[in-house]
Amino acid sequence: MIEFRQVSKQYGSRGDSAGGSAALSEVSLSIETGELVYLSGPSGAGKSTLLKMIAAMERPSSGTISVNGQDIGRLGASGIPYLRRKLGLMFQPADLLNDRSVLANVMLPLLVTGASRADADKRARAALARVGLEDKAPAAPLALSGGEQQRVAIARAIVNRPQIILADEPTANLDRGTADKVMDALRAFHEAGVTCLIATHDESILQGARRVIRLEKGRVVSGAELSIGTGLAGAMS
Ligand SMILES: Nc1ncnc2c1ncn2[C@@H]1O[C@H](COP(=O)(O)OP(=O)(O)OP(=O)(O)O)[C@@H](O)[C@H]1O
Repeated sequence: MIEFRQVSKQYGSRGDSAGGSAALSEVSLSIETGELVYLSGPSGAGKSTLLKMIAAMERPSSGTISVNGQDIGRLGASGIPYLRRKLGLMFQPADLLNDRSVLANVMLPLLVTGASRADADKRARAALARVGLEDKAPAAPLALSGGEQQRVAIARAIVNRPQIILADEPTANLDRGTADKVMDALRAFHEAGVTCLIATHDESILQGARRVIRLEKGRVVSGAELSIGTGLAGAMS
């Protein structure tokens, strides 16, 4: 479960609200384990800021954020890798390392957390298979289409079997058919019990969505309340 209580974020200040406008203002919301939730709102509304705070890439200026009961505002430097191991992050569209193969990109999160090369190789190939790209393992990322690169980014985000996927504009710059494939891959993880929080401007994705949290100028204007009956029990561990 992800919970924000009265969270505000002011860039460039240390909790004092005197200077600049707030990127987020008193945001309170709960996301149940296993939910698929979209974040929408105009450019600058605070969507990326909200996602980054869940990953402790940005700290709240005030308020508290908890992930599975853990107050992440209180995490010390040693607790952050432990938090990130629960998370699959897709922050910039296709920020893949172009001097390495697709397989090497997907192996990376495993190698940095101490997996053996053989184990990382096996699990990275399995993750690529889940997004339908096992045959692209030896390719260079730049030899792939935009949608394929996004699916490699999904494989990299899920290779550690995260409990929560945070995706910022995963379909940006993709045509409709390719965007649909990327979304199908993300929905499949939701169906397997992974909590998914996806920021998007894509109205066609939002139309069919069960729960959308709308932000405007740093405030939640709708969707903060828990939707009834959407939580899937038993997140992947
Ligand atoms: N590192 C930063 N330093 C200062 N201000 C920032 C920083 N990152 C974001 N902001 C400001 O915080 C506000 C919210 O930005 P954020 O990127 O969270 O919005 P967004 O809804 O994700 O926008 P977009 O849809 O354009 O990606 C904006 O006013 C932005 O200019």
